[in-house]
Amino acid sequence: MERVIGVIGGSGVYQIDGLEGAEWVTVDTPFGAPSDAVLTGTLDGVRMAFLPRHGRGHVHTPTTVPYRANIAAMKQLGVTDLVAVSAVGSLKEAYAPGDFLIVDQYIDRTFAREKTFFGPGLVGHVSVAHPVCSRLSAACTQAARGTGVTVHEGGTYVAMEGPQFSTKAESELYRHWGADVIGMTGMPEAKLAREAELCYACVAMITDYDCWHPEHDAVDVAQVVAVAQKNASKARDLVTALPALLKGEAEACASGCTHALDSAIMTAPDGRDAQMKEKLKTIAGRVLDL
Ligand SMILES: CSC[C@H]1O[C@H](OP(=O)(O)O)[C@H](O)[C@@H]1O
Ligand SMILES: Nc1ncnc2[nH]cnc12
Repeated sequence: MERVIGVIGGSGVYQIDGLEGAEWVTVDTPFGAPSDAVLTGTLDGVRMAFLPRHGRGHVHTPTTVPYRANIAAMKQLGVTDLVAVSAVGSLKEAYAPGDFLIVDQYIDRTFAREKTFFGPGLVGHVSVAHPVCSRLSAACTQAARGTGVTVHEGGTYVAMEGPQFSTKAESELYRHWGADVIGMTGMPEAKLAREAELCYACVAMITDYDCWHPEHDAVDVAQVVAVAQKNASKARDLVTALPALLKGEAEACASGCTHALDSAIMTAPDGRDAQMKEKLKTIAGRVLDL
């Protein structure tokens, strides 16, 4: 299968540079329109697809980002490897603003979002015990190190609903839980990527110390934007380095990402809703009796 690298850019990362044959394409999905058109092209001979999570001009709130449509659009474009870039607050002294952290676990505290492609008439349950692809995460670590930023390999991302930042008590609670960074968009994006059998990794760009740090002011947007803009070029350099690291055909993922649906569908074949099956054709067609 041809490898196609998808990138979802977060706050401060609304485009990538250097794509050959760059073109913004409009994609429609059975789950609605994605956040924006998708920038497609090739880099080092590898097809790329870039989507700004909040749309150009930052128009979607963390709650209204069309997560399902975004993942479905990537799947429809043939993406095999999906890298998410996200601005996050740090919950630990050692993780400083300006550093990058490659996420390997999540705590999902979001509550006002569509979190699954499945539904009545077609019920499915995937495992997210290991929510990211270890191979793609390792490539992101290597690419990030090449940009000269300080990179932390592995860490737990708390996904909060937002859009307000945390209270100090919440921030302390998450620290007590042992979480490393906090953001508003990591979930359900990672869960949906797993349902879509995409290899997924998350590059968290640390922009602030949230509000727990006694020697730093509580986070505000100006601070996030200033650090995110400073780091955006590093994030773009990281993305540019990925094709060389991932070159070659996409194979069955050793972490199991590409087979997440093997035993996930609960609804008996004769009980499956025809419309739901049609709707899920791109996401789950591999395991549906279509
Ligand atoms: C601009 S501050 C809060 C905002 O930034 C992060 O977005 P993203 O993950 O898309 O980089 C955070 O999750 C909030 O949505
Ligand atoms: N402190 C913080 N909390 C939630 N989302 C963020 N995005 C960037 N910094 C954040």
